[in-house]
Amino acid sequence: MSLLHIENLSVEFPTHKGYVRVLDKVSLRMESAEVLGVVGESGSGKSMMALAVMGLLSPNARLTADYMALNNQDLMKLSGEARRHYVAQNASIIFQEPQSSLNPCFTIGSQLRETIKIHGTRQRKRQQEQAIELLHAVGINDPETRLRQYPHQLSGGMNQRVMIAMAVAARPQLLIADEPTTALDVTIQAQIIELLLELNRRHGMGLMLITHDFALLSESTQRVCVMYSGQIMENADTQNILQSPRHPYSRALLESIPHIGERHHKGQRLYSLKGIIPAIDHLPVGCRLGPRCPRASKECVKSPRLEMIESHGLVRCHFPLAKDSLSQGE
Ligand SMILES: Nc1ncnc2c1ncn2[C@@H]1O[C@H](COP(=O)(O)OP(=O)(O)OP(=O)(O)O)[C@@H](O)[C@H]1O
Repeated sequence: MSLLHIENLSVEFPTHKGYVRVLDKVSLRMESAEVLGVVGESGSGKSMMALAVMGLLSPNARLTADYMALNNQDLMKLSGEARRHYVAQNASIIFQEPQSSLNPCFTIGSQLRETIKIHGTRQRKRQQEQAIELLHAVGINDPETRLRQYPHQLSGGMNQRVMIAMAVAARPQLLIADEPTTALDVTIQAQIIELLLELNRRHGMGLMLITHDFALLSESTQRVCVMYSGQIMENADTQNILQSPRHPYSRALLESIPHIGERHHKGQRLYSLKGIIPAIDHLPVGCRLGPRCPRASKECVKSPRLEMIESHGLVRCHFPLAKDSLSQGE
C-alpha cells in the first residue's frame, strides 16, 4: 500500500488568455516512511503539486486527477470539510518562511497548544506538557521560556523548528517540506534537514523534500523526482540519478552543484543549459526542454512520454543519456 499515489494530476489557472496548465499529468507514488526528493528550477511546479495534495490551492485553480490517494483514501472522492479533515489527520506541510506561517500576535505556546488541541487532547495541562515535549524533540532548549515568547523573539532557524513541531504535533504519516531551509543560513539548514530525517527515522513518517538544490537531496533521500515546466522529467533512485542521470535536465541540475562538477576534466565545458525556464503560457511545442537542450533534434517537436529505462527509473526524453555519461564526460 502506497502512502501517496497520484495518477495524472493536473492543475490549471484562469488567465486572460484562458486556462494555463501549471501542472501537467503528474504521476508518482511514495511508500510509507520513504524520503522522496522533488527538485527543479523555480517555476517547475513543485509547490503546485504539494499544494494540490494538501488541498491548499487557491479557489480559482482547476484540479483534475485520475486518482490521488493518501493512505489508500482517494482524495478525489472526498470534498469540502471531509477532505480537509482527512488530509489534516494524515499529512502536514511546512513552508520556506516560518515567519509568514506563524501568527505574530500570539505566543509560540498558544499556537502550538492550539494545534495540539485540534489533533489530540483537550486538557490544557496535557497540551502544555505535549508542547514542551515537542519543542524538546525539535531541539529547542528551555522550551518553557520559548513557549511564552512571540515569533519575533526567536531566530529564523528556531521559528522553523517551531513550525516543524507544529507539523508533527498531528503525527502525520506524510510531511511535505517545501523549501524548508532556503531562508536559513547554511549551518542551520543542515540541522533542520537532519531534524526532519530523524523524525522520519523515529516515527516512520514519509517525507517529501521539495527543493531547487540537488545537493540537499544527495544524502537525505532514497528517490528523486526531477520536475521541469509542470512535468516530471525523471523519477529514479537518488543514487542512480546522482551517478548516472539519464535526462539532460537532471544532468544540468547536477552539474550546477560545484562539488559534483569537480569530476570534470580541466577545461571541459559544463553541460549547462542555455536560456531560462519558459513561461507557462508560452510553452514550446513538443518537449518542454527542447529549446534549451543540447541533445534536441527534430524528433523533439513531439512530446516525449515518461518511460521506464530498465534498472534506472522513469525518464521523459526521446534521447536519454547513456548510462555513465556523466563520469565519462560525454
Ligand atoms: N495563481 C496562479 N495563476 C497562474 N499561474 C500560477 C499561479 N500560481 C503559480 N503559477 C505558475 O505555476 C507555475 C509553477 O509554480 P510553482 O510555484 O509550483 O513552482 P515551483 O517549482 O514551486 O517554484 P519555486 O521554487 O519558485 O517555489 C509557475 O509558472 C507559476 O508562475
